[in-house]
Amino acid sequence: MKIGTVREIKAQEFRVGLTPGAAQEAVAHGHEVVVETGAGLGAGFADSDYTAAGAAIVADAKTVFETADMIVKVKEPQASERKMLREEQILFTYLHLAADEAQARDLMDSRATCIAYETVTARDGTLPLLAPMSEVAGRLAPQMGAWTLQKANGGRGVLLGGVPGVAPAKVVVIGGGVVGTNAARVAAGMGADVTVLDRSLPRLRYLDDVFGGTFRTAYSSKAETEALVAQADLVIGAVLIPGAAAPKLVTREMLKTMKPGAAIVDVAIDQGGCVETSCPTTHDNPIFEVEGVMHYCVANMPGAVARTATLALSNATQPFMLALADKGWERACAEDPHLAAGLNVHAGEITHAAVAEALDLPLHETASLLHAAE
Ligand SMILES: NC(=O)C1=CN([C@@H]2O[C@H](COP(=O)(O)OP(=O)(O)OC[C@H]3O[C@@H](n4cnc5c(N)ncnc54)[C@H](O)[C@@H]3O)[C@@H](O)[C@H]2O)C=CC1
Ligand SMILES: CC(=O)C(=O)O
Ligand SMILES: [Mg+2]
Repeated sequence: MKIGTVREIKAQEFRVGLTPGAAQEAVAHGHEVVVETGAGLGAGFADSDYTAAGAAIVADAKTVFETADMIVKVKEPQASERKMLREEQILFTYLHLAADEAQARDLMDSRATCIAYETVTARDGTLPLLAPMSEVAGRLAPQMGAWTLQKANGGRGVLLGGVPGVAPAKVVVIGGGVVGTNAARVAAGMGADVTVLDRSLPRLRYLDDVFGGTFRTAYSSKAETEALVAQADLVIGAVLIPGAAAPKLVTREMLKTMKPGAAIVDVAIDQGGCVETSCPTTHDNPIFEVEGVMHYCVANMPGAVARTATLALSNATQPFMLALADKGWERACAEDPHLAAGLNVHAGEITHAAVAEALDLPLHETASLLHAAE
């Protein structure tokens, strides 16, 4: 198979879909790899690193899209990239379609087979291709929240850790999964007073067992959320219902009860955000104010630490990328239901139930495709 990767063109996105190490593995498996010139530079990989790994460098994205059987990327394809996708081509990347109907319709029009990192599953029900970026975004969230709270950025001028004699900031993390746990750990490590809300009792038990002395847990009811948000200096949104649009757990009415200059980092923004007033921002212009509360809603936070994030993402995607290349998508998905859970669009139809439901589009059952492929 010919595997291609391109330079990411989303604003301030410096990650790359294939590292030279992953390219080398693909070549060792007998595949060809084509890389757009400069694709790895933002993550610290030169073209010469890719040629040393056995890949070919080409002049532009158009050549990669024209020649590759599978495109491996990081972010959802932008409008200009969607026009270059072809029928029978595999696209393997983050898609986040539940909150992006325009993209979903373009991917359907392309008739390509689109496998979303964020809905590939693991045996224990976790999301192995989302987890590494959730670890990164979770650890970044208190850092970005601390910055947003600074006076010059419109924040209330509160230091997360406080100082002797002055209380630390109150941080409320909504969702205690991978993003939430990493965010809570780092915020607590910075000295903040942290509470994590989740609606899963087993998850709250786990967090209490492991981090009981480090941060508190609370059940995510409306009343508890209202009370904690009203007192918070920083709210971190970290909920997920896989494939679906995020539930709006913080309403505009709740913002009116918050302290002026309090901050929200809505990490769940790539699934539409869990705060009613959130809308996606970019690293170029990351914050805005609503009802006196500063919002940070960057949908590709790990792009800020492109090298760490690229290496972490590649560690996770590589085995799936190799399975797709070695076996073709039909056999790879037929043999691995967890990879098959990543199928979001195929031959003009939505193939993921939560995406179909979120966008109110018809669902084509994956099982029928894989059965046909056996
Ligand atoms: N903005 C960015 O750059 C990035 C965003 N993300 C996003 O962050 C979000 C969280 O991802 P993960 O932590 O990996 O997911 P996860 O599945 O590990 O955790 C989600 C948690 O939310 C909880 N939850 C669900 N409904 C809830 C409710 N009503 N109240 C409280 N908790 C609730 C679940 O029980 C679970 O513990 C996702 O939308 C993901 O796409 C992830 C990485 C980067
Ligand atoms: C998960 C995701 O959307 C990102 O890393 O950008
Ligand atoms: Mg994202």
